[in-house]
Amino acid sequence: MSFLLFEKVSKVYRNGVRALHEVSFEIQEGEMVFLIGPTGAGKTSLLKLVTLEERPTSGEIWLDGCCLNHLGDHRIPILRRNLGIVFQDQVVVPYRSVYENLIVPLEVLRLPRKVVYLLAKDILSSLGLWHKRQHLVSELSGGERQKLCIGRALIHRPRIVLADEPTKNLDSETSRFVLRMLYEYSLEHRATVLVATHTHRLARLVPDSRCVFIKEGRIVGITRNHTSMESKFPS
Ligand SMILES: Nc1ncnc2c1ncn2[C@@H]1O[C@H](COP(=O)(O)OP(=O)(O)OP(=O)(O)O)[C@@H](O)[C@H]1O
Repeated sequence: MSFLLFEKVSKVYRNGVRALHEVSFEIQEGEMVFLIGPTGAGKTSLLKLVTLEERPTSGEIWLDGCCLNHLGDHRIPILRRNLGIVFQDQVVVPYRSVYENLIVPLEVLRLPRKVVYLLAKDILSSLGLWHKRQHLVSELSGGERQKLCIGRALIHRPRIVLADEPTKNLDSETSRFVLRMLYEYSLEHRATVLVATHTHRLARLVPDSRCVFIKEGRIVGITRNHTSMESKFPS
């Protein structure tokens, strides 16, 4: 059974803009999929339908056997606990520390402090940011800040990760690092990862991932990448 399923989904905004036209595709559990298209193609609109920031005008969206169309607003916070979200307009609080920003998704889970500490240590160490845990976010470079956003999206071990241009404005080394992090998270936790991006370039680095091409709100092609992680991400 598909983990995420779009069935003839259309989205027309109040101003009349038709962002998505009868979009249909499916993603299996544990799969990494790139949604590739130019500016205005409808990528962010599609991701926002999964987070329920927006609702479809027609069609159905199913996540893990649950039809999101019928999910009441009161259940949205529960849905979001299973989502890791890396969005373009991501809010980090500049005058709070790296550690404080990182653990925000854990606050609602009311985990013991020791568990929070260990989860934070694990992820900040993987990101190479443990030594900066006490630094204010305003003291980080753009790349470090983006790594923090990735860490914050993964710290609560979500089953699905949605990333909108996660490598935007990053150099190629940091871009590879970020993609590798998402890929390894997906492998380790059997998480489903959906990455929206303008370019096919980075998608080709990730083995066994799929590319869904979108243009003017329509799916125009789906391909699979056959690459070896070792050849593309030398450690
Ligand atoms: N809240 C909104 N209200 C009205 N129109 C919107 C809204 N959000 C997006 N749109 C329009 O929907 C279309 C698709 O936009 P969307 O942001 O989904 O594209 P995108 O592929 O993510 O673009 P980019 O790569 O530039 O982020 C565009 O024409 C955009 O202007």
